[in-house]
Amino acid sequence: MIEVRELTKRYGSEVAVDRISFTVRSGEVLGFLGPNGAGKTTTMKVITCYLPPTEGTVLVDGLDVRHDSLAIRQKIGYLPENTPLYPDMVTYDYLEFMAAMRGLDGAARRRRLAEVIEVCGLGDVLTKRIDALSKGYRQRVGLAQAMVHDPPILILDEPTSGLDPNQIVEIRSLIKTLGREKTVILSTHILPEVQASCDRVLIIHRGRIVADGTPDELQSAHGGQRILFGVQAPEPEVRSALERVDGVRVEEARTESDGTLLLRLSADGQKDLRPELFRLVVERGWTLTELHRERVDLEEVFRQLTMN
Ligand SMILES: Nc1ncnc2c1ncn2[C@@H]1O[C@H](COP(=O)(O)OP(=O)(O)OP(=O)(O)O)[C@@H](O)[C@H]1O
Repeated sequence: MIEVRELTKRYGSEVAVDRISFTVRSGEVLGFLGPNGAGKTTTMKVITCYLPPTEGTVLVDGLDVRHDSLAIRQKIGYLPENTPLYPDMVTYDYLEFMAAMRGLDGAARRRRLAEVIEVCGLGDVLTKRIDALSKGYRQRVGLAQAMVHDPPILILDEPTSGLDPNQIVEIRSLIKTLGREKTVILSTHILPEVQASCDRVLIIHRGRIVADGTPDELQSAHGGQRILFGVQAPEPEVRSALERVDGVRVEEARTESDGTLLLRLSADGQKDLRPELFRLVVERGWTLTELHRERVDLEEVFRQLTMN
């Protein structure tokens, strides 16, 4: 549905996006993740035809952003980072105006307005001025205007930024509902957002893609595991035995007041090392007091990939 090939975007001499390639399949909800200044907004602006690419190709449903801007805009609903609304307009009038701008009129316009008002939960605020709405409602109005022409693709730039925790939950569940019918690209630097809403994640850093996969795949490929291992045994003996367990590193060791040795171990990959550690304890006749495994979460994967 969307194909980005070797896209580069420069602002003067500054390279904001550097030869990135990815595709978004129809019906997919893709999370576009990256620290501030990574190039997320720039990429979205090129896909939505607000900015031309410096180099490379972007195809939307087979149409090229360089040549088919109008046709592409009809297929895309865009919610920019700072939703541009007309603050002194009443909600319904604003949505009606946006629908008219999109070429809808008569019964079709009324029907479509009723649908987006229902989906976005705007029934209670239709007669209120936009500047009197809470940020969460303004964001819903932004989503409603992005969807008014019923585009198959939605591009949402940081849709929950500045919202309170309740509003965040509401907007996320709205995005999930929309994702059942539409192809969605969602940019964010909030990790739970990606885990809550996205089928697939692209991590972008300094204008380049550093990871591409499902949240689970990224955790498996780039994460590892941590094991909390507590035994009653002499530390040198434990350390030397652990050296023979493949892939395990001792990150931290301390002895508790009751003589228990508490070790924080790390290991690459996802193979569960607990059975092996348990066998070691039995073989050596040590007393086991703790054996707990944690997967490295997406947050840590993100930090590792975007640290420098
Ligand atoms: N209009 C512009 N003129 C010059 N440089 C720009 C312009 N817009 C963005 N940049 C630069 O391009 C780089 C990428 O910015 P972009 O806004 O795409 O990142 P982002 O990932 O969306 O960041 P954020 O999460 O902060 O919105 C940054 O270094 C930014 O300063």
